[in-house]
Amino acid sequence: MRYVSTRGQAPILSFGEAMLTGLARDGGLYVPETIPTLDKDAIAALAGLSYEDAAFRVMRPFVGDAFSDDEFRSAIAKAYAGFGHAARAPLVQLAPNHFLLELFHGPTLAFKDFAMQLIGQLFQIALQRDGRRVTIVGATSGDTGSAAIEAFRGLDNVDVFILFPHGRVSEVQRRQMTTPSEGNVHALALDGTFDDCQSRLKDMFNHFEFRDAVGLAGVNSINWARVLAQVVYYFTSAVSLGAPHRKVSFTVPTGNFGDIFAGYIAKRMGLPIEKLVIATNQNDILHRCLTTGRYEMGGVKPSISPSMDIEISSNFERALFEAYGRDGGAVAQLMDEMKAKGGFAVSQGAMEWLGETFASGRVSEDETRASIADERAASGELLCPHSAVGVKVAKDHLGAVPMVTLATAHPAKFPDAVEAATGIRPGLPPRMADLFDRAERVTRVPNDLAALEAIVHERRAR
Ligand SMILES: Cc1ncc(COP(=O)(O)O)c(C=O)c1O
Ligand SMILES: N[C@@H](CCOP(=O)(O)O)C(=O)O
Repeated sequence: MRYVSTRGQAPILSFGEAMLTGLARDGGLYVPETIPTLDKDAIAALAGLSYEDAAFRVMRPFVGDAFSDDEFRSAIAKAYAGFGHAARAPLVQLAPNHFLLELFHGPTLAFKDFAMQLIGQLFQIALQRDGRRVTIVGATSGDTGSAAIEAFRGLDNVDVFILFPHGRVSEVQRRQMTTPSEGNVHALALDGTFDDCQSRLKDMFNHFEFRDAVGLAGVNSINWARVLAQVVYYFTSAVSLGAPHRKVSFTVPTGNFGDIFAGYIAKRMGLPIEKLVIATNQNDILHRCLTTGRYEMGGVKPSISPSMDIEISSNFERALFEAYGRDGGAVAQLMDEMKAKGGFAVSQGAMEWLGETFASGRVSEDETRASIADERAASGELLCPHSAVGVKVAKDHLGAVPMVTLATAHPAKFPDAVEAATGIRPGLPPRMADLFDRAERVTRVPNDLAALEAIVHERRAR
C-alpha cells in the first residue's frame, strides 16, 4: 500500500512512513494511491463483530506491511479498552429515520479519541522498533489537543506541543490540555485563531531545517492514520442499520473536513452511503463553497461550537484532489491562490463531482441553541453544540434512507452553552470530577513562527 501527496511532488511513502511524516514535503496531504474495497459479503460479515474486530477488518488493507497482524490487533485492542461504552460508538435513535452516533465515550469525551488513541499505540510500536524519538506539534480548536495529550502523555520517546487559540476554547477543553503534569506535554496558548495555529504548524513542516532538526511529527488530521481510524465507525453504524443491503446517509459537524472525508473513504470502499451532509456553524465557508463554487475566506467569528471555528479547512484539499481527478498540479495551484488571495473558484467539473457525494447546511448561533433545546425536549438527548449543528442540518436533509448524525463531543465539554439552551448543566464523568481543582501549566505565545520554533527547540527533550 503506497501513499501519494495531494500536490503530486512529494516522495511516495508506505503507511508507516506516511504516519510518522505528517505533512508531505510539497505541502500536500498524503492519500492512498488506490483505495481498497470491501465487497458486499465482507461488509455484511462485519455485523455482530466487536468494534475492535470490525476496526481490524476495515483498516487492515490500508496498513500494508507497516505492522504485523498481531501488532495491529494489539494496538486496536489497547486503543479502545479505555472507552466508557462497550459498543465504543453506540447508535441512538432520535426519530423514526434519524439516528445519533455517539462518538464521545473515549477518554477525552470527543470523537478525536477514536483515532488518537490508536495512533498513540501505533507510534509507540514504530518508534520503539526504529529507536527514534519525535517532536509532535499539534494545532487545536480544543478537542484534537486534549486527545493528543491524553494519547502521548508520559511517553519517553515523544514530546507533544499543542497550539490552541487563546480564549477561544471552552474551559473544560483548556483544562484538559493545561492540567496534565507530565514533562513531555507543552500547552501553548497562541494569540490568534485556530487557523493561525494550523498555519504556523504547516509553516514548521515546510521549514525543512527545523522539521528535520526536531524530528517533527503531526497528529492533526493532516496525518492519514487519523482519517483512516475514523472510517471504521461509518461501517459499524451503517451495518447495524442494514448495510450493505440498505443505503445510509450521514450528517457530519464539519470544520477541518477530516471526519467527513473519512466517510467519503468508507463510501469509496464500498459502503452504500447515499449522501454525506456537511454541517457548519456560522463559520460556513464549506457550505458557501458547496453552494456558490467559491472557496472564500471572510474572517472567523467565535461561536458556541468553537471546535468548528475554522476557515482553512485542511482536509478539503483531499476532497479537491479527488474532485480534480487526482491532478496534484491543479490542487497545488488552488492552494497557492488561496494563500495569495484568500480564496479560489472551484471548476464546474469539480463542483459536479462534489455535489454527487456531498450536501451541506449552515446553522446560526440561535438555531444551534434551539437545536439543543428541541432535541432535549423531543428525545431526551442532551447534545453538545457541535452535535446540535449536525442534528439541525440532518433534519433539513431527512429522506427515504436512514440518516445518521455524528455526535462529536460530550455536552459536558461545553456546559455553558448547553445550560444556556436547556437550563441543564451537564456534569463531567467521575474520573474527571477534579478537573477544575488541578493546577494549570500553559505558555502564552505570539502568532510568530520563529518564536514558536524557538520554544519547541528549547523545551523538547533530546
Ligand atoms: C466536537 C467537534 N465536532 C466537529 C469537529 C469537526 O471535525 P472535522 O475537523 O474533522 O471536520 C471538531 C473538530 O474538528 C470537533 O472537535
Ligand atoms: N476541531 C479540531 C481542529 C483540528 O482538527 P484535526 O482533526 O485536523 O486535528 C480540534 O478540536 O482541534
